[in-house]
Amino acid sequence: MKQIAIIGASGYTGAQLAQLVQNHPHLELCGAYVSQNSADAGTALNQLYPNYPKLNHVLTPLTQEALDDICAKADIVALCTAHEVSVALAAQLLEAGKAVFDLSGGYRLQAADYPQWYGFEHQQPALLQQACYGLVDWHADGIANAQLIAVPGCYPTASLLALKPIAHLLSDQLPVINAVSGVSGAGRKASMANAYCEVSLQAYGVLAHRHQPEIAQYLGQDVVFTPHLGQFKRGILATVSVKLKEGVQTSDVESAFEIYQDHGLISVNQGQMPKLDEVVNTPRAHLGWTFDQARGQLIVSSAIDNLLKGAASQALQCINIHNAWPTNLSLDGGVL
Ligand SMILES: NC(=O)C1=CN([C@@H]2O[C@H](COP(=O)(O)OP(=O)(O)OC[C@H]3O[C@@H](n4cnc5c(N)ncnc54)[C@H](OP(=O)(O)O)[C@@H]3O)[C@@H](O)[C@H]2O)C=CC1
Ligand SMILES: CC(=O)N[C@@H](CCC(=O)OP(=O)(O)O)C(=O)O
Repeated sequence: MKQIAIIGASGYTGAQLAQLVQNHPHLELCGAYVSQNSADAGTALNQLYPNYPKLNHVLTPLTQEALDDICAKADIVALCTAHEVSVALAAQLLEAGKAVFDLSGGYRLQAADYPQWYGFEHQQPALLQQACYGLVDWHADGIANAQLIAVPGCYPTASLLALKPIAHLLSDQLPVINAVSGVSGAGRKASMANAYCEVSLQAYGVLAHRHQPEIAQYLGQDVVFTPHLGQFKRGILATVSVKLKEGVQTSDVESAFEIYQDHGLISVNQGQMPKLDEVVNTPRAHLGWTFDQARGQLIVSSAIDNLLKGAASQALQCINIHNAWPTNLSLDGGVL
């Protein structure tokens, strides 16, 4: 058994990951942590989340003593914390020899990008060079070998799964991504923007969202990205419009998406667009595409659960790969 500690365990991604760990044959949750002054310290996870009744772990404040305890006990640490918190914690945990899986955006971009897109100077530029981007369906070799895995953002996961197979077929027109997320994407803490009576269906972060440079960096070309907040709890639907190079045939697009044929948790359908209900509460990604060959216009729609393939189940796939276990171990049984 490998011991895993989860920091930020009371949040939506942390609790979801704790629940996945509970069902994993080779992982044991050795600690569930919150901030030093958290209102939830001392509460059991299953009191906060009665839908996970077996999670009787008590939330522990992350004091220096608790950090020392993690360093003594854990093999693996998952950071389900805000970006700047993750940047600092990852450095200390790597120093102690832990394998670190960071669900925040703290280790996904270049150091020079952080002031503009995240509003802070990155304090660990050398570690950024060592981090592997944990897009499991594309970076398995890097994930196996790195000690620091930057688990991708939810919108970038949905968008990159749609775009990477066809990257070599794109014309010089920018891909346009329109994506809608459920409100859990914003995390558990209350805010006016996420209050029940305030949420409708609205674009936000227009031409200014930090996931635009993330998608562009790992696609290898610029994109136009517009996120929307929708009036539902979970799931992301990203619909991508691209113009392909002259002469590209429907069969070229078919061949490109065959890359996922052995990936188990990814389905690709020509002419049938996915809907969120197919993937919510599952670790799956469903893609659908339609190509107008005469105009070179391709539409790809990509659906995931933001807390699973967009966060916790992709993190678990990274942990599986890193430990040389089957990528989808304990995830391929269907609805979670
Ligand atoms: N929600 C989503 O769909 C996705 C989120 N992410 C990223 O994952 C990370 C977590 O997101 P999410 O679960 O939604 O966030 P939440 O706001 O739901 O949870 C954050 C967690 O971090 C804890 N925390 C806050 N400050 C500290 C600290 N200084 N030390 C230790 N623990 C702390 C919080 O508890 P407390 O405040 O009580 O201490 C809580 O447990 C974020 O970086 C987010 O951007 C990535 C992909 C998808
Ligand atoms: C609906 C909503 O607010 N979604 C979040 C994205 C959550 C996510 O993917 O988190 P990372 O910051 O780790 O990339 C947002 O737009 O900020």
